Amino acid sequence: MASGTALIYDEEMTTHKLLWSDPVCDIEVPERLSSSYDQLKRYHLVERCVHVPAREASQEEILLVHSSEHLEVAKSTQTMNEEELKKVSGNYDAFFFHPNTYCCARLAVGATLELVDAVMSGKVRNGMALVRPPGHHSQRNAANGFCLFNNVAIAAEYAKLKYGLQRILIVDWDVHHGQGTQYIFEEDPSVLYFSWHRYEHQEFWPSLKESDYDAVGLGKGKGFNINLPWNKVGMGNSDYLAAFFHVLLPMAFEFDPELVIVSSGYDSGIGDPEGQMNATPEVFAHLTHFVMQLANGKLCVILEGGYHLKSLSESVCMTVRTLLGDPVPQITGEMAPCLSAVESIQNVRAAHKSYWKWLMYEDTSFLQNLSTKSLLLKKANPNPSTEHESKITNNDETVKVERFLELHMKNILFPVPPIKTATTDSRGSVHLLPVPVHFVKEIDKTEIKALVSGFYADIVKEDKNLLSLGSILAILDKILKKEVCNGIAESPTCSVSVAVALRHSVRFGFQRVLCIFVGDMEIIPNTEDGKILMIHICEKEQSGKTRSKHYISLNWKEDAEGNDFFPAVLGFILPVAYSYQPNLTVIAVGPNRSLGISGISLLFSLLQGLAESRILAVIKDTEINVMQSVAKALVGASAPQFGVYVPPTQEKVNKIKILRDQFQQEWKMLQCSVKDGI
Ligand SMILES: NCCCNCCCCCS
Ligand SMILES: [Zn+2]
Repeated sequence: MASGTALIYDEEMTTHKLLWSDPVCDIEVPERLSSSYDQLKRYHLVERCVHVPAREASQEEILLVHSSEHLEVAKSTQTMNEEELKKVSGNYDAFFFHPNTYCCARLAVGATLELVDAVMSGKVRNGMALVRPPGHHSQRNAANGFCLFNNVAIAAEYAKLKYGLQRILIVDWDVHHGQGTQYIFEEDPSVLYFSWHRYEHQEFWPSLKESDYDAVGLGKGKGFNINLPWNKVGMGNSDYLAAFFHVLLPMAFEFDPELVIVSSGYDSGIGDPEGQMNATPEVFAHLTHFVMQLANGKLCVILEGGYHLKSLSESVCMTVRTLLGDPVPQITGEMAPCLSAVESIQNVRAAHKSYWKWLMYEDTSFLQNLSTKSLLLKKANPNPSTEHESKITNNDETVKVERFLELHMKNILFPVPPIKTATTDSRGSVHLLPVPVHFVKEIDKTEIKALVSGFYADIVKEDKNLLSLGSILAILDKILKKEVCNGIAESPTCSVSVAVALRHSVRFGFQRVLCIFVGDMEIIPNTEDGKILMIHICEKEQSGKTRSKHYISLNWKEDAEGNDFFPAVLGFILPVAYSYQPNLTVIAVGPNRSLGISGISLLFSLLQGLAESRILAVIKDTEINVMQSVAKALVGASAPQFGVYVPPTQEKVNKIKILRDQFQQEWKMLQCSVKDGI
């Protein structure tokens, strides 16, 4: 399994610059690249990456997407004087030429293709290319929106041609609609294009009707173009995460791409003059973490926009450290998407209902009145204020955001723990891993006896648990002290071990511990004080215990052939977990588990985005195979195998819907549809 993260940067690409005054284009400055690279160096991230040099793309590579006329125009600008450059620039919407533009644009394409080669050849697992000019607005025959050649579109065509790929996912988290990329692939079912963008009911640039949620693709490409318009500014972390849980990720896992390319624009981040959004840099660590779980981790992140230098460079660093496998920083802000975001999410899900199996049972009865309602909403307040109170006002915003980010990043960043995974020196299963794990000495019997009789006597009845309790508490201590990021232990009686671990964690000051228990759970810990949130995944209802905000039983028996657990994880467990914001996650696999190994590894992989990736795994000692795959997921040895995607049955979709309706007022990240008659 490939490992390592490529970083591609060439300072030649800083020579393209605006030679005259133009208030529209003057934000696309060379310092965007140099300040991002400098910040990567400051965080010692450059030295941890594999350096891959850029190269100039050949003409035939550019012709994979662009017309020869377009190429000729670009080529001809190299020898122009300023007046001629200004004239030819005037033929396009928001583009400027410099004598070096053509060379820089060829480097931007070449860097992108070099990254695709490095990933597809297995030289690295993933990587990022810091390029300019950006690409996602440029079209077959036109430059547009600071873009000359469509770097990402050329990369997708190149990958199809050179590696015979048939399913490529492009995720465009830039705050502008990559209409260029949409036009290029809108009839192509082999390229799934997802873009969210500031739209404001078509008020915001490029103000196209075809940027709305109902542009789903054309001909054979229907269903493979996903537009999520933001109709208000001020969108934040919770809106972005909700869009991933309830739109992008279910599509992406069903599509099952062989390669993921991100049009990684950071003008969707706080402080950006174009986006006017509120999302903070750590959100890009979460977004990156999610797309890393696809395509066996084969991920190419290509820079697009981002015009607030401090916000841009912090967000670039959040992206690269996640690509390197570092723990994902705790997300900040209230975990509740705003009404406008939920409306857009609901609309795009409805628009795609007939193209996706996971949406087959989606309730679209709202369509009758909602469309009029959103028009009413628009008429009601023609200048819609931001849904969220905007943290930063407009004037001298750059300085304010810089100060805000200085403070914000200080309490976000943490020293990366030296070792990723701890385990006790148990049977050989964990030893076989290709990467080092940290073995902790078990707590000796006398010590554990004293501890148990002191605090856990009511839970621990027999001595046979003492040995496994010793190892669990030893690992837990390492995690609590942040000496390791996660740990894995086996136990003959998972319920006892988990109950002790949960009480121990709360005693040691973890205010919110998320516990996911798969299988039969004899002891149900007390969750009244909200310091523990228990999600119990079992085949049938546990007798006597009623559901509550902090005790949710999810009855799920995985389909024999493959993995039908995606809707439960993406549509329910993740939204609840992110709403709760735990500072420790405990995942236990007990007897009679009703999930297959692929469903379990899906849980472990996606839940690493929480609690700064702190996870304690407690696995039934007879489940050797589970132990092995969980250990791989925790050390990040390989992108997890999630098994064959099986679309959910109506019964299972309804199960999720009922749970969502029951808990979406408490756990607001579950919201993905506007309650009728709001
Ligand atoms: N009124 C014209 C505004 C044009 N704005 C272009 C923004 C391009 C962003 C590339 S990511
Ligand atoms: Zn942009």
